Amino acid sequence: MSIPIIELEHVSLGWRGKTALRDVSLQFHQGGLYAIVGPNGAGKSTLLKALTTEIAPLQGQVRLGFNLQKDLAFLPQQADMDRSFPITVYDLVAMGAWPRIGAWRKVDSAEHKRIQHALEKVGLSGFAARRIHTLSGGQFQRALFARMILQEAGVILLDEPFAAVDSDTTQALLALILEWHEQGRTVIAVLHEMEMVQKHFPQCVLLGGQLIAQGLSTEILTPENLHLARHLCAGDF
Ligand SMILES: Nc1ncnc2c1ncn2[C@@H]1O[C@H](COP(=O)(O)OP(=O)(O)OP(=O)(O)O)[C@@H](O)[C@H]1O
Repeated sequence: MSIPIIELEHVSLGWRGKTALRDVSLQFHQGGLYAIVGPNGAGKSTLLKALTTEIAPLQGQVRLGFNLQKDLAFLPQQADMDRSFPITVYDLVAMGAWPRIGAWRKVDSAEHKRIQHALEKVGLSGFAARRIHTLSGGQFQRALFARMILQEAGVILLDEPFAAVDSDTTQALLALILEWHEQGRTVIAVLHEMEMVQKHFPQCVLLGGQLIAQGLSTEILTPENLHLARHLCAGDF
């Protein structure tokens, strides 16, 4: 875990000229399993959007040591996703292969097998022909994880992957995240589930409109640090 794959140097981020996250310097290392935590409005999603380059820093530098097109998988918050378009679960999952096979090319039999395997893995074997707007929130999240299986990205960014999913789905998706980590991928997830962070996410970044602490989850999630984060951005976890 020694090569920094993402580096932020004195980065400030914001929206319409208003700063949401001030002067953050930190590194994410290749193969690390990171949780980003903090109260509502702390700047967690804003940070992820800077890592995808959806937003540019107001100040400072973000350095990415991977290929954005081929090696990044990003799961936005479900609330930010439009799923009214009439595609099937199969097509959604197949999109994960696009960086490899090219958009709109028909999948070959090897890709077809991989799609079926991914659907099995997330417990959606019988759902291939379903239109995505007919899925529950948890089923849709499972389908998005199946798409990420197809992507085979080295860097995986997840924004609140367990929001609005039941405990069975949470366990299934957590198992996949842990598997990706074991395979040596870098996983960075915005999470509100503090017990899960303490138990399963070795590394943690605590935000509160600025960087409050970064390091081992077991060490930095102290009552004092959590209080400071709450105090600085007047939000709740
Ligand atoms: N698209 C946007 N346009 C304008 N302001 C935004 C936008 N997205 C976020 N903000 C503002 O940036 C600040 C940080 O928001 P962000 O969504 O990053 O917080 P968060 O830590 O992810 O919170 P939550 O846990 O509630 O999702 C907030 O003040 C928010 O209002």
